[in-house]
Amino acid sequence: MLELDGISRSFDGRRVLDGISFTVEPGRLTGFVGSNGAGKTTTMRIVLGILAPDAGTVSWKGQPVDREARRGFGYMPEERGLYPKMNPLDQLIFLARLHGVDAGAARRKATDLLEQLGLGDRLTDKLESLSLGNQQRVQVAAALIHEPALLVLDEPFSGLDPITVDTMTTILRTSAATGVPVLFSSHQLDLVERICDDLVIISGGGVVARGTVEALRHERAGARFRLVLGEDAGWLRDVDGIQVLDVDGPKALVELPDVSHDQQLLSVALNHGPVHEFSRVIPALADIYREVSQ
Ligand SMILES: Nc1ncnc2c1ncn2[C@@H]1O[C@H](COP(=O)(O)OP(=O)(O)OP(=O)(O)O)[C@@H](O)[C@H]1O
Repeated sequence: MLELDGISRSFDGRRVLDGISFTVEPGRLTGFVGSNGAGKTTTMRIVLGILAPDAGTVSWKGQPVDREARRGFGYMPEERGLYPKMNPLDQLIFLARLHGVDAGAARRKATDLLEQLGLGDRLTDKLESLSLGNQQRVQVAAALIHEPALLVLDEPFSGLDPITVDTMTTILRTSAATGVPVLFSSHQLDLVERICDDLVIISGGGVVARGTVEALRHERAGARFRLVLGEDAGWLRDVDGIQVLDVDGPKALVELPDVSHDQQLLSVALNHGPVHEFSRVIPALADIYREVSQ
């Protein structure tokens, strides 16, 4: 497990991270979310040892992370950083060799990995001649070539079409299924909501929400209910003790003083006429994000 505890970092006297703490659990995809400039890349660079924190610790398997542990981490940086004139196969062989893999094994591993990622017919094309999505696959391959114990990816989904998003998701899930903790940043909240197991939201230098997406959504669900009746729902405005937020013909959105009042409201509505829909409104990740990032 990767653990960040009280990480702070300033640039030119301006505090960007102010006591960031969270964990990335084995076998789980952890989405890392925050607005532009919130400090996601800075946090990831600190995990990788590219930047030092001013305060706080990064631990791996319960020990402060050191050079040796970091050699086992896989990182896909935001600025990407492969050689545009080199082909994917040679780049991956080079990276595998840097990790001490012998020449024959490096070639086999690089070929296998690129084939798994659907790039079997592009092995010897220059990187710059590949589409953005295919270049991104090579970037992930570069992070995976040494079979990392931890995977950290800075916006791996940016600029990808829906099919390539699915391929990328499968790649990350396959890694996580082998027990690897996976941390990835993204601005695509619908995608994060769909694929991640755990979520960390940072804002104003700190962690403002963390946990499973389901738990966060349910924790923040208030006593708001949506009704679809058989007739105009305007009469709900005359019911004591409820706040009607919106009425649109037979549809209404109401807020109860407490969630436990739901059955009372349902029976009042049923006494009045047919009820086609009665459901509690559970906020989407985008709503939670807006709420905690203000
Ligand atoms: N080396 C640096 N020198 C000075 N300021 C820096 C440096 N690196 C990051 N910053 C500043 O720290 C803040 C956080 O940047 P960071 O790149 O970590 O944010 P981010 O959450 O990854 O943003 P984005 O979503 O836009 O990629 C920004 O204001 C940035 O300008």
